[in-house]
Amino acid sequence: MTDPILEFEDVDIRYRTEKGNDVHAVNDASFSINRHDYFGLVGESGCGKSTIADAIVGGLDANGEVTSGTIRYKGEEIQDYSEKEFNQNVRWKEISVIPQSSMNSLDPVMKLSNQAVEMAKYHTDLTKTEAIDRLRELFEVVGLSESRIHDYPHQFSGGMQQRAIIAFALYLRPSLIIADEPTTALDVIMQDQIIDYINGLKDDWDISMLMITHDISVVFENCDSMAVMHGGQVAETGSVVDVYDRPRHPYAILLQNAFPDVRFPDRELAVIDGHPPQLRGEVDFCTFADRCPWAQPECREGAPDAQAVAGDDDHQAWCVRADEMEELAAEHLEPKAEEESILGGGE
Ligand SMILES: Nc1ncnc2c1ncn2[C@@H]1O[C@H](COP(=O)(O)OP(=O)(O)OP(=O)(O)O)[C@@H](O)[C@H]1O
Repeated sequence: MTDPILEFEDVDIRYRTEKGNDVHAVNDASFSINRHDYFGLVGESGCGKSTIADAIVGGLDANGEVTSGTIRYKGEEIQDYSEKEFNQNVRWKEISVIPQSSMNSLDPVMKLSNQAVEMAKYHTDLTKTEAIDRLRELFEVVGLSESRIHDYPHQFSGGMQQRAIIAFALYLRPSLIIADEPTTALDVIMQDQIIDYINGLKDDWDISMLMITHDISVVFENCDSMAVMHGGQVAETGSVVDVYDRPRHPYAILLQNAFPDVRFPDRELAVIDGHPPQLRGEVDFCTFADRCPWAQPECREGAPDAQAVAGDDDHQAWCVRADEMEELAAEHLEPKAEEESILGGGE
């Protein structure tokens, strides 16, 4: 039985612009994250991932707005919450964010211990000593020496700062953590370490995770379920097993061949030709149509509806040809069957 912690239902998000040529950044997006699940949101730059993350915590830019649809957190509609309601009821306490870079989220002129005390003062009844002790415990969780809790952020390397951010993200014991490209600013070794820390939390903490990335293999290796986005639309959603073994949206199919896969070290990485469209004005077409090898005229005559893949409502593809894709894309889908799976978290 599904037990959603966060539900996106037919959500549209717009950014107003001075010229009146609004950016329709997210269009009719639907997906749902179950309690205790790690959920991956994947897609290329500009497809709307951060906009979705910002909307969840009420952090859209001033010109951004959820113009229709519903965002439910633990069953409660939050899309129309005021700034005050988000601060009191949602941010940090319920949902915390690990941002792309720690630069903007740690106060550079305040010791980390004092930042913890401030956070505790605003949100909890902890004494100063208890507040610092809690940070000490969390430093241990993320592999930082507790002797560093009185340091300033600039005394830490990038990877250490990112781990400190994870400690702060856990500080108020939230139910959902949003990790928005949490390793982009780090070198490859640090990236692996941070992903390992995030992944390790799953065993010890009762949390759900929304992991945002452009790298589909990160999602396959670390998540339970996922959504693939393209050009402001959700293309496909389902368990990682479903999307990995039976992708049915052309973009999800081609994306798998565009990233390195340990099963096929010699495989040439495919390039997905073309660019996503500018999202100005009404998006009443499939935004992948111009790049899709299997597009037909009807793909440009209306935004696609969700199709349940093989009758499974938990696996959906927003493609008018979803039920033909197994046949149409056979050459892209074929090699998997005989090889070992790279799935990590979802099994
Ligand atoms: N404040 C804004 N005003 C106008 N357009 C915006 C604003 N913020 C974002 N956009 C546009 O909205 C679209 C979605 O942007 P968003 O940052 O959500 O994408 P993304 O998938 O998170 O990209 P990235 O991976 O590069 O962070 C893009 O076309 C972007 O240019």
